[in-house]
Amino acid sequence: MTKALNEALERLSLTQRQAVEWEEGAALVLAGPGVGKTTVLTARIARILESSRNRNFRILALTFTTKAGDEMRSRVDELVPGLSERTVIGTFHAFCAQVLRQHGSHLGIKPDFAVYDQDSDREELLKDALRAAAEKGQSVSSDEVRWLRTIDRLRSNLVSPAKTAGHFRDEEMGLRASLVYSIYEEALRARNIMDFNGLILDTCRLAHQMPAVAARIRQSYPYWMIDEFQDTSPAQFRLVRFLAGDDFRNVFAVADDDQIIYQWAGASYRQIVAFRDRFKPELFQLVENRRCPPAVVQIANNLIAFNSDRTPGKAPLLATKPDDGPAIHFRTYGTEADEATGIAAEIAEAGLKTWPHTAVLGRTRAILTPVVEALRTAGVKAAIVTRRDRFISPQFVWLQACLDQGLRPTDRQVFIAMTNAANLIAGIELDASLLEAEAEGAGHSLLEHWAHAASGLGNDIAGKLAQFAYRLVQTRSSWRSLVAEALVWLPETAASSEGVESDAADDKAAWEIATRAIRAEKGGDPDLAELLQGIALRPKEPPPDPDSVRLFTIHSAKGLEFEQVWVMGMAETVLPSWQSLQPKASPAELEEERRNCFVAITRTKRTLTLTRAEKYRGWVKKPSRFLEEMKLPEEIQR
Ligand SMILES: Nc1ncnc2c1ncn2[C@@H]1O[C@H](COP(=O)(O)OP(=O)(O)OP(=O)(O)O)[C@@H](O)[C@H]1O
Repeated sequence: MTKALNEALERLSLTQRQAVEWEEGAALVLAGPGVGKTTVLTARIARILESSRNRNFRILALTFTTKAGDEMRSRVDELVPGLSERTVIGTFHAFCAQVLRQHGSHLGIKPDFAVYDQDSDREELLKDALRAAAEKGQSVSSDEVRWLRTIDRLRSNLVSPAKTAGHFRDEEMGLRASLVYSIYEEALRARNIMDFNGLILDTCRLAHQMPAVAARIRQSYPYWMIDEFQDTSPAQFRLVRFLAGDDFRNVFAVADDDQIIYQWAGASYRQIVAFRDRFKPELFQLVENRRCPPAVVQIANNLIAFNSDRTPGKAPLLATKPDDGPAIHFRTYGTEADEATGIAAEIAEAGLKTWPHTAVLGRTRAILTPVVEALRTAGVKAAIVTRRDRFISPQFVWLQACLDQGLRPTDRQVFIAMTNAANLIAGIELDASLLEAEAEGAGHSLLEHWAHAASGLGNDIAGKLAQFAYRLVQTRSSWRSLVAEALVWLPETAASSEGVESDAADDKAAWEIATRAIRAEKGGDPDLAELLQGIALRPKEPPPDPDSVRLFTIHSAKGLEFEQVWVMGMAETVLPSWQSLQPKASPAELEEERRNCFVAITRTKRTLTLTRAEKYRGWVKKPSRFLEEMKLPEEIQR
């Protein structure tokens, strides 16, 4: 056994150890924040890998976010270096993409499918398909693109076009929705495109229609782990059930029903109940909180006890850290502007060394914006951490689109995106529709024709872009060296225009992080289709500045921990939100707000500062009811 794994196992509590050593059969680790769920999951993966060195099965670990998956893989790598290649750790979507690459041909899916991650692209695709259907005499029009949201909802509930009509009270509407839905599915299939819902839906179809594929998956991956089970959607849980078939039980899930903050996306504690009904798991309850000071554990327990939508019999958290002096502070300010400058002044005063370990959490991004500005004014490096789902510099939008075009030469949407990005980079004005018409006449592929047009402009940068495109068209297999070269010269094309440089540099860092992770996920070099699918499925954020204070919405802080945590906006209609307090809101909405607050305060390792303003946007706001429910110790109230 490696020294690192041995030490990690030694550190575990008795219950943690029992969970890590759990061998066969279903298990559910039900536990609150900071009790070591991630620690248990990674130690269990490492332990199984270590004890099966001479075997060749792989472990499947499904996570809610790519970040959580990457983090888990790097922790496993530290515990058992070199063995993490025998794992598939990633999101449900990434796993489904892999299954569909390998087995999707049974459903007519080609392995080099593209993943459309932008709504605007999907809308264009549907509009195009509707127009084409109308030309062929079907009674539809491109306005019916408005059905896309409904279609998304149907797809996320695994409803097929054939079953769609039955989901509508109005028969006429049901038939319309079903028709547009079929056109959308045909367009996706004809162009070899997947959307996010489709990845789950088609893998479910595959498991259902081809039981042998599901059996093969069970054989290749005899151990399944699911992180943050409480956040899985009903469709994801159905996928697990389909893949498991009648007899497979080796599913190890970790969950916390008090941290469900995606109720609106279908997450529910009932899913945990359904898991228990279906898999009859051994239950491990972890209660010893290893992260937060005792005072924070106490107020977190007080707060969450007000929720009723919880697994019955759930034990409260137990503090294990020593009481190290005052851990909770509370501040009241006059207005939100005072709140922002007040927070900034205290963080500035605490000094440079504390900044990388300090996080400011707010219910929404809007409430964080004045704080990030105030911090910068106070001379503190600060940034709001956001998930970026697309590249923002034309350079990397172009690179992604150009490679996509190389793979799928007839994709019009990609061609338009590629042409427009190149126009921005080189300051040229090529017209995608015109080029498209010309290409057809000349018998060229779109990319080839674009390269021809761009190279004839006498523009150096356009010439370089065209050179890349030509070489890609001529020898697609050279894409690796082409990309390696482009990562050097492409960001330089941003250098002249002010402000763009940092976007391209950020995107370059994001590209490199994504490609490293895709390689680790695969355990080897991806082919072009795998690279592009992986890029579409991943966030495109540069790494955080190590010297800066980070600001998060509560949702994006989930799973993280910081020495100093500030939770701002502790006022009625801010946290809890205005929507949750409306007379027509269901009690479940207020419970979700309470869980948001619970997640926020339990990120704390050392000190927690709760703040509120008396007025927001000129309106007097009462203190958040959650302050009262937390039962803050007397001396803290100010
Ligand atoms: N047995 C242990 N002894 C000491 N520290 C531990 C132990 N188990 C976990 N920890 C530490 O406690 C903290 C919380 O652990 P971890 O992140 O695994 O919790 P979690 O249950 O996944 O939390 P959350 O649900 O809030 O994301 C981490 O800093 C981890 O290193």
